[in-house]
Formats: sequence, C-alpha cells, structure tokens
Amino acid sequence: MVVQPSLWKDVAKERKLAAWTSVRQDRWEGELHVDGEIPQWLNGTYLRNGPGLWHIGDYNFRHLFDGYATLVRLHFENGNLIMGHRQIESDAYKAAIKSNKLCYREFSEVPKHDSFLAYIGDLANLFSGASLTDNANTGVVMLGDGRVVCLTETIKGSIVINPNNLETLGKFEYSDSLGGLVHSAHPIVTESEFLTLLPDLLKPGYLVARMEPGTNERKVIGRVDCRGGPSPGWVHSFPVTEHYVIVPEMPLRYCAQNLLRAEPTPLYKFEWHPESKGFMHVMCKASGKLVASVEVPLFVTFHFINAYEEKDEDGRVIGVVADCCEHNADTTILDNLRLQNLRSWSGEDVLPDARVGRFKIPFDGSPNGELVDALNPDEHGRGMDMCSINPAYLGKKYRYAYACGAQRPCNFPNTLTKIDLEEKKAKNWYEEGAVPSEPFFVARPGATKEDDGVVISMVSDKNGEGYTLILDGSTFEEIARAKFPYGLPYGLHGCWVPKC
Ligand SMILES: CC(=O)/C=C/C=C(C)/C=C/C1=C(C)CCCC1(C)C
Ligand SMILES: CC(/C=C/C=O)=C\C=C\C=O
Ligand SMILES: [Fe+2]
Repeated sequence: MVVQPSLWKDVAKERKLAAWTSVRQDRWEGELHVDGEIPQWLNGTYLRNGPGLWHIGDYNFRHLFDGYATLVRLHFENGNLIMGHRQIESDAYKAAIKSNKLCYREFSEVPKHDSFLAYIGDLANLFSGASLTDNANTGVVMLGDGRVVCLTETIKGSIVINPNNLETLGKFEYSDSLGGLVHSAHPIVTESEFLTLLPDLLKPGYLVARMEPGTNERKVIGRVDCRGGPSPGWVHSFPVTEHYVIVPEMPLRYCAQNLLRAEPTPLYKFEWHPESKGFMHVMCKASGKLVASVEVPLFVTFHFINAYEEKDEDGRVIGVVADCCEHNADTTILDNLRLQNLRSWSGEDVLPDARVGRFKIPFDGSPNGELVDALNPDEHGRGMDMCSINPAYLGKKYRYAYACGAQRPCNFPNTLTKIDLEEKKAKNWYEEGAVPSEPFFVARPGATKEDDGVVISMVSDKNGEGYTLILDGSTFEEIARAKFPYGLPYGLHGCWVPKC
C-alpha cells in the first residue's frame, strides 16, 4: 500500500510497536503456526540476542543499548518451528531484579549514589571493572567447539548459554592474562578460530587476539598503535580477509571524562574528534606485522559487512577492500537510538542517511585510503545497518549483503534489503508501519550459489504484534511467516546453530 505523505502522521500515531516495549520473560517456549513453507533442509536453531527489558520497577532506561539481554530462539525441524524466549541471567540483571534498582554501569545508565563516599567507591570500581555491566545484550556466537556465548562490549559480559533451552550456564572466563575491560562486541568466529580486538585505553592502541576452539585463552597476534588521539576509536566490529585482520581507527573515540559522568552526553562514553582523523590498519594474521596503515576520510560505523583481498594479474595482493554500514561520518545516529526517540515517532523523516561505505586500502605504501559508496544509497532508501552475509564468503570476494534499509519517512531502518554489490542494485522488502530485525542469511547445505539459502528476520508489526519472516535468499520473496504469541522487543544480532 502506498501512503499519501499527508497521512504519515496518522500512520505514526496509530502505530504500536512491540519493538521498543519492555518485556520480561523468565521463560516461554511453544510451537508456532507456520504460513507458507519452511524448506525441509532448514534444520537447526536461529538464536537472536538483544536488549529487551528497559526498565527496573518504574525507572525507565534511556537508550536502546541499556536493556537487559533477551534471547529468542527459533528451532526449525522438518518444516516445523518452535520458539523460545528468555532473559539472560547476568549478574547485572539478577542484581536489578533482587534490589529493584540499577546496580551496574550500562551503556548510558549509571547507578545513583546515596553519598559522596559511595560515588568515590564507584569510581574505583569503574577502573577495576567491578561496576561495569556484564549484561551480554549485543550478540550471540557459536564457537568452533560448540559452546554458545552471548557478548557485549565489556569483556566480563561474555556469558555461556544452552542453545536448547536458553538457560544461562555461567560466565565465559578468559583464562589468559590480557586484562582490559572492553573488547569488540563482534568477534570474528569461524570453526577454527575466534578473533577479537581489545582497545587499549591507557596507551592508545588495539590488541589483536586469537582464541582456539576448546580453549578459553586468547593469544595476542599483534598490536596497533593509534595514529590519532587522545584515545582509541570505538571498535564495535572489525573485518577480516583471508590473511589479514583490519583494525579500524574511528574518529569517534572512547572518552575517559564521559566514562566518569553520571549523566549521559549525546555521544555517551565517546567523543567525536575529527581533528584526530580516521585510519585503517591492516595486520597480517600469521605474523602480527602491519602491512598497511592509511588515513581515510572521516567515518562512523557500528558494523563492518565483509572484506577481501585484491590481487594483481600475478596473484600478488595489492590491497584490501572493506565494506561497512557507514553513517556519513555523522554521529547523531547514536543519540537517535534513544528509546524516547524510537517510541515517539511523529511521522517525520528523522533517520540520518547511511550507505554501504567501501574502504579501499592500497598496499603500495600510499598514505591514504579511499572511502566510496559501494552503490547508490537511494537503492536502499539511505538507511543501512544490521547486516549479514553468506558466512562461506567471510573474508573473500562476495556479491551479496543483507541488511536493514529505509522506506522514508522513518525514524529507524524499516526495510529488509538485499544488496547486490556487483550490479549495484538492491531489492527491498517492506511492510507499512513495521520494523524488521537484522536479516540473517542461512545457506542451504550443499549450495554452490552465494545467495542459495534463506534470510530470517523477526518483525514488529504496526499493531503491536510480531512474526518471523523467512525470505528466499535468491529471489528475496517471502516463503513463510509464523506469528509470535505476543509482540517481541527489538533484537540485535543472531547466529545459526546447525542440527548436529
Ligand atoms: C548493545 C550494544 O550494541 C552495545 C552495548 C554497549 C555497552 C553495554 C557498552 C558499555 C560500556 C560501558 C558500560 C563502560 C565502558 C564503555 C562501554 C564499552 C561503552
Ligand atoms: C540498530 C543500530 C543502528 C541502526 C541505524 O540505522 C545499531 C545497532 C548497533 C549494535 O549492535
Ligand atoms: Fe552490533
């Protein structure tokens, strides 16, 4: 249906999204009725994590990223679908439930202090990490050894769960002595390794570390010193190629003063330092040596999509290409994700523009890299975030990415978009008034084509209800949907646990 621009205000007024509504679910499990056909080959479990509980008692959290971690499980077996929904029992969540107040520092929320002495104690606890949250609300990964770990930006917020019943099993304790308080919320996880970045806030730089399946020990591959200052850039995610780890140094940098503040600033724990510039560093995975370090145009990104190596006719690597969901070097997206903003949409077109930003990083010693549009952003409505690819193409030349785009006016990405990076075209799925979550690609076993598989998303519809949507990866047409028993809060990132 096409809505007249003058009617958008009515559409916005009538919309009741479950996406931004807190739900506390100690445990729900049940079978869903499926409309359409779930392919018989789709056997396994899609797990999705995200912040779904944004209040304690009558105190409401401010930011999307503050909410307590909520897992949703979609178990596919022979065309049938069973759903599960459960909170992660982090120390932060348990303490809040027990004492009916915030006890740990979340993304924007800081516990209130009864006295000056308590405030000083809390500052000490900030430096030791004791007051930081372990609310693992960002993503979930399956390690090569089968353990399933939920993650956030604090290292202590690494929590092992049981993918079959969503039970919290306990902390993932790193057995090394790397220390540090924060890491990239998105490690690169394959059957053979777990790669992570640890920003060093004291001596600005990043450690690149690797962990083998079956162990809890991260080993340092190498270190990158920051070229700008005064602190490392925020590193929510990073890309890899077959032989290199790419370390982004974003001009949106961690900020010690903002870490200490009780009230959030528009950039939360970060600060925008355009004068410090942006850089991309490329480290050889085998040797830990830097093979390139270039200045790039200013950029703002949460999520890298993929990266790959470019070769000359003799097969020598001449550079790397790295793609990300890039917010046109505009940091306002971070504050746009305040719950009040998300909940009070009046029909105005307030989602800042974003694009698939493509970094080109040469290996010939040039001081600069490029950042260009990978395709015309109008193809996906100038909204772009929450991406996935076929995991078989991780680090390799690839053609397709799946993400959330925009059908304007909107205040949040509201389409699913299949990006064809070769044809520079996008195919979009949209339902009026609805908000879909990250489209997650699952390849058909035995597939030889990159887009042979399905794309799973969970949609909040305009009536406060929701459903899971299964699109064909190739045609991007709906093949099945299944209504949830109640509307689910928005979720961030997921993983696929194949049936063993
Ligand atoms: C949900 C999401 O994508 C990001 C969550 C980020 C969090 C919880 C960040 C927390 C932090 C602190 C509690 C203090 C230190 C800085 C920072 C990593 C931002
Ligand atoms: C939901 C989001 C950005 C949307 C912007 O268009 C970012 C989430 C980041 C954390 O995982
Ligand atoms: Fe993320």
